[in-house]
Amino acid sequence: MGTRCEGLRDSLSPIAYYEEYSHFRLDCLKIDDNKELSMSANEDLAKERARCDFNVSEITNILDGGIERTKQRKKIESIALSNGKCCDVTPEETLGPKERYENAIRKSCLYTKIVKDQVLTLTGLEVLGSNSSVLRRTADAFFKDISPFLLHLGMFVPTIMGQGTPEQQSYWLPRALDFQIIGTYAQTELGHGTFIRGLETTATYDPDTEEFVIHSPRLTSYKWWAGGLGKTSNYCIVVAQLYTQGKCYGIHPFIVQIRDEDTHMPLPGVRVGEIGPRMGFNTADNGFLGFDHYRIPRNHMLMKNSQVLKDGTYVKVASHSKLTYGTMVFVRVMLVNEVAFNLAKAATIAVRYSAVRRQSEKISGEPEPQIIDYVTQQHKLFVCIATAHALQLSSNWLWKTFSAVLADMRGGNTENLPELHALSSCLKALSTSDSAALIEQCRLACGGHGYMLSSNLPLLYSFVTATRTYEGDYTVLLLQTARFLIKAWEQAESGNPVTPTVSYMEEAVVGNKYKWNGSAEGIIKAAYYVAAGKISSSVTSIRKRMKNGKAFEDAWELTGVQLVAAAEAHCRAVICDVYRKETVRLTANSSPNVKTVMDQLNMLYLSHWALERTGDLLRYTSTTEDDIISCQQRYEELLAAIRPNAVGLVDAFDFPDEILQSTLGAYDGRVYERLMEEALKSPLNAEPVNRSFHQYLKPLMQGKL
Ligand SMILES: CCCCCCCCCCCCCCCCCCCCC/C=C/C(=O)SCCNC(=O)CCNC(=O)[C@H](O)C(C)(C)COP(=O)(O)OP(=O)(O)OC[C@H]1O[C@@H](n2cnc3c(N)ncnc32)[C@H](O)[C@@H]1OP(=O)(O)O
Ligand SMILES: Cc1cc2nc3c(=O)[nH]c(=O)nc-3n(C[C@H](O)[C@H](O)[C@H](O)COP(=O)(O)OP(=O)(O)OC[C@H]3O[C@@H](n4cnc5c(N)ncnc54)[C@H](O)[C@@H]3O)c2cc1C
Repeated sequence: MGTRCEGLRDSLSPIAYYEEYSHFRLDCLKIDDNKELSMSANEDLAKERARCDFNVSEITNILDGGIERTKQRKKIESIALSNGKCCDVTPEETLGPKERYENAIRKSCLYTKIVKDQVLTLTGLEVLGSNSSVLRRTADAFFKDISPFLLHLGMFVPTIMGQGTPEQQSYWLPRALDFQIIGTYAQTELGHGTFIRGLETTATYDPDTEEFVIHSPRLTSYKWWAGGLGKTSNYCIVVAQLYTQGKCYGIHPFIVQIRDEDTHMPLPGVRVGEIGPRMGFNTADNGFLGFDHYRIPRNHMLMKNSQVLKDGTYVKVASHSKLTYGTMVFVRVMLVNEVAFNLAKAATIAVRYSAVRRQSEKISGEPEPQIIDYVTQQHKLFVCIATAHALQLSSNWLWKTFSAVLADMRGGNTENLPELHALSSCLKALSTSDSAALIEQCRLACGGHGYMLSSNLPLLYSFVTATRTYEGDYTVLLLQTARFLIKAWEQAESGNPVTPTVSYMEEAVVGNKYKWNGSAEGIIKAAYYVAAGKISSSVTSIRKRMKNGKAFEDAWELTGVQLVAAAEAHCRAVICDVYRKETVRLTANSSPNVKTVMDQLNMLYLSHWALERTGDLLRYTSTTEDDIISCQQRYEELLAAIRPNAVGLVDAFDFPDEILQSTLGAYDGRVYERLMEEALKSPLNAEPVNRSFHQYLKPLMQGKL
């Protein structure tokens, strides 16, 4: 058997090698009768499920948005998962970079075909609307890392929809949706990501040929980062500074073909490639792109918001100057849902593992407890479940707000755009930051095994931590929200009406201190008073600095730390408020035990954040030390109350094992068996002796090196 293992790698391609190797790996390690690898489900998990006192599917339905939506999701999932070919023969993380990418393309094409042939016939174009989150979720059964097609569906198609004229849409969308062309969104450059007015790629209109000349004048103007750009896409949205009739009109989106549709070779004047290994996203071929006086037809400028006529005349169509930023707002809204989903996965893995894992002794000589019975473990994990609920419900609410503002804008009314921008910015910032931190908390809660890639927690973290940066960095987006808050505060001070999400300012500007009461509504009100206090302090600091001679911009910059904290506090209050109201609304007709456990989770979230911000409560409200002590006591009671239902709560997220892709989190709790099964798939286990022994170790050990 040893001989078979040793010669194999040299004679087969890497993928074929792994496929072949997976059939005899157990032989190689001489665990050929599989005796130790029990197939029976873990008993502790079975007991946890038996003691759960609420109807799990009721909560699943609430999170899905109703029983019909659960049925629809399950139907789509079962179509995709029953295909079977989604599974990797060998774990994708053990492949080299090239094979990993090729495997990701293989799986993306397979999934696309399933969606086109089987799901679209079921849902029609609904697949782009309410079912897109189901498709996104189901895609995780195919990819542990990211599909190279994510940017095509996540940004290329939405930009055409949001920024193209009806004629442009009817030309490009059918081709894009049918995957006849694949695109991405190339905005960020080597030199600029945040400050998009500073982008350097130029698009200069030439009326003689009715073309734009796209050019990258220097290294820092090279596009950098776009997902799927390096190898996959043949088209992309390029965001460039528009010049016509000798004048610069700022950044605009263009559809640019970068590769031949038949040979896939980069077109003359286009320089494109992949940017190299990254912390995550390693199957998404993030790329670079430069242009050398590259010509595209005039009508490849996306012209819904502004146009360049044949003679070069620039015409502004849109009623708001920031509508070209629309795709970013859309993706920020989508990301809240995206990270809620990933956090729910991490919580499922860590809670199930914590019910299976036993460690240490609470009382000497007694059986080792399940680690979920340690109150410190409950403290780490239950807030993750609660936050996944808070973000899921906030994301639904944000989506409704987004849709309403979009409908207004279709009728020419952009009045509510600043509030939507402020909300989507801070919710994107906080949801991504919280989720990344809590996914890491889940990993740490799983001890050493959480560090295994096969747990899926490291990959979840590396994916989600990037969401804090892309589509607008955390700090930068909170500063955008702060601009809106400071203006709203000034309006409230002068007695003018303010928009709904900042209406709390009208009461707070008077200067009263809020008296704490430990009810849910009381904690939410206190959170709004903390936000108001921080906004007020920021305003005072800016004014003081200006009084001392600073220009507004300098005073703003010097107050940046306070402004970010104020925007964070505002957003936290909004999430607490929305989470509470939505919980009450959605459980109005639920069974009593579902109502109770959803309320407990909600109270846990509110108490958690009150305790995290005791300094702020003591400073900005009339909360006393005794109030904090009773809040702490309530929090600990909630941990104990939620404990028996913890596994039921994560089961309610209803992730099939294929989507979780975790040795620690599978439904049956066969943690140790799965860890060993995955270990045996490691390429290093394909041969009893690695060739480096003969090449280096043996000579070293025998003093012959
Ligand atoms: C079928 C098989 C396939 C398998 C796959 C399955 C998939 C299933 C399909 C479903 C798809 C689901 C998708 C889900 C997830 C998608 C993930 C996509 C992955 C994305 C990867 C990353 C992409 C990117 O990162 S793209 C690049 C993003 N870049 C940024 O975000 C840059 C950040 N910078 C900015 O936004 C701006 O520059 C800013 C705001 C910081 C400053 O802009 P400015 O012009 O300098 O403005 P400023 O002077 O500061 O302000 C002026 C004024 O304007 C207001 N303002 C600013 N922005 C906006 C705005 N967007 N809207 C409205 N108003 C805005 C600002 O507030 C100021 O107002 P005033 O204060 O009133 O003056
Ligand atoms: C995994 C991944 C995928 C991506 N995919 C795409 C893609 O598909 N298409 C695309 O176009 N782009 C993409 N990006 C790029 C992404 O949008 C940018 O990286 C992001 O917008 C941040 O910009 P930056 O890198 O220039 O950071 P910088 O702006 O340089 O930020 C660096 C630091 O400076 C701080 N800072 C910057 N400006 C200010 C300010 N005004 N006030 C205070 N602090 C400030 C930030 O807070 C941060 O701490 C991707 C990035 C990643 C990581």
